Amino acid sequence: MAKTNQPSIVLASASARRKELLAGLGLTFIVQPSVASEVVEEEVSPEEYVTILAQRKARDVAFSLADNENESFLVIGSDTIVVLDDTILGKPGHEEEAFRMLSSLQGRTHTVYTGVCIVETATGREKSGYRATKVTMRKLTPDKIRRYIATGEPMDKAGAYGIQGYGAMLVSHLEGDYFSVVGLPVALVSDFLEEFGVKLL
Ligand SMILES: Cc1cn([C@H]2C[C@H](O)[C@@H](COP(=O)(O)OP(=O)(O)OP(=O)(O)O)O2)c(=O)[nH]c1=O
Repeated sequence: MAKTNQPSIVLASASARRKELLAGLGLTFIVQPSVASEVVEEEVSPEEYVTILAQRKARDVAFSLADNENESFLVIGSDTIVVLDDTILGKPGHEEEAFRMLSSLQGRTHTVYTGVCIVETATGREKSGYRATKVTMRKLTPDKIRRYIATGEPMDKAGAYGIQGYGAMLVSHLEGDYFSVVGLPVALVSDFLEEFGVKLL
């Protein structure tokens, strides 16, 4: 249900999953994907990596809204990566890369990091944070991996899988926030929104 007397909420994302998860909080919001670069040049930790990109996406869209002097927006940016050992896996560029990613993930435990940043355009105030979730993947044969890739599901997803889809069949165990793996740590976002004065419950 839409709430009244609240700042306009903007989701700075092209991800259908993030849109669905945010809509689950009963909020009315606008979607305006960020066009900011997703390249991080510096050597940073996974926590810093997702926080930097979430901030970049939220700030990029906040900047584009800055002309609306009479209206304040709360802009939400987010970024998800999969980390196996010390390697960051983003979205696969092609099917062979998806195959390599899934071959390295199968039978092992990796960590999914999702960063979130909310920028309030009227004040420039920001809140950022991240969630880390451990996911254990079942052992998969090369044939099974090929058949999973043939579903088309892996190509726009970090680590080349989607836990919310066919990928659910690849996962044996999860420790942490499921929603963060899908792309948005909903509870953390709700905490931040409440700190900005948005009434959710
Ligand atoms: C691990 C995992 C990732 N993902 C998705 C979430 C993100 O959409 C994507 C990681 O890419 P991101 O760069 O975080 O996001 P995006 O490019 O899809 O959208 P935007 O930058 O506009 O917000 O991987 C799943 O949907 N399920 C999963 O299980």
